[in-house]
Amino acid sequence: MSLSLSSYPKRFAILTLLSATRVFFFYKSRRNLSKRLKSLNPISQNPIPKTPRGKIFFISQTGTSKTLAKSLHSLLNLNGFEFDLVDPKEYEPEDLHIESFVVIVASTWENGKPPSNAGFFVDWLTESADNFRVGSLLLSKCKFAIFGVGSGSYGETFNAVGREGDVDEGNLAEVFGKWSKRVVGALSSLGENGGYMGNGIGDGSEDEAVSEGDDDEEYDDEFEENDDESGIVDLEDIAGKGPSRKKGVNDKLINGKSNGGTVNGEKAMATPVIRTSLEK
Ligand SMILES: Cc1cc2nc3c(=O)[nH]c(=O)nc-3n(C[C@H](O)[C@H](O)[C@H](O)COP(=O)(O)O)c2cc1C
Repeated sequence: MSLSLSSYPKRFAILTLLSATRVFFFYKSRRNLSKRLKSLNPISQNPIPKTPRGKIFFISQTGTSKTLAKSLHSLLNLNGFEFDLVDPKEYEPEDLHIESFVVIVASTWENGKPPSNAGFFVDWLTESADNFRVGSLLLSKCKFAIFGVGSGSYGETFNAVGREGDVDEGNLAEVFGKWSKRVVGALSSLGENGGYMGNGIGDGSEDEAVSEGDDDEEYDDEFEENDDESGIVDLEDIAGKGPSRKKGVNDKLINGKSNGGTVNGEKAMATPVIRTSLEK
């Protein structure tokens, strides 16, 4: 026995056999592990194949909200929902009326104001929303969800831009992760109800995971929908008449004079939009 094992060819053959067996079992265990990990994530197993594109805006000064928005972007794409990650400073708010799905991840900055990358965007929204004729129809075709990032230590201005996350609690990623899953769930149920497929506009049925302006419901259901059908102002008419970053569009007439895109030396916000609505 010892004679035969000590011969080099036989030793070599046994070692080779042992190595091959080890490689085989290692390969099998890796495959089992990856199968188990996949089964732990049922959402990503069945991605919904067809979705209209939505927009995720990040309103961020030092990158926290941007990082969260990026992770949500990956999660939504992984689950088959096509969204663009958008810096609001690169976006013309007058185009909001054509969006079907908007997610905003927004930090609050000094004195309860939004970070500078969204100054124009937020002012535009605020002024338009404050106008009783424009406000209710501004996002009438759009489902939207907002996650706010702020610090409780700022008291009254805590999360003035949007609610939900408190950096002081030390669990921002966890809170955002849970909220993100609820967004995926809301989108999935819209898809199941036929409200998300095709043109991406919900049919307004009660089955949809959307609410209609009730403050309490807004944070139960991730996607808010403005369903006001009163039709006082046609946003199709307003589009292109408001302030714009697109070349030439900002040069509007205010009180009959060209403003060069500014009012009193400052960039015009929603004033022309509101003016248009009031003149109708
Ligand atoms: C100068 C400064 C002012 C802030 N003001 C507020 C505030 O008024 N309300 C609030 O909720 N959080 C406030 N915060 C906290 C920020 O919202 C928090 O740090 C957040 O993570 C920043 O997100 P960002 O990196 O996306 O800009 C402030 C932070 C700084 C540094």
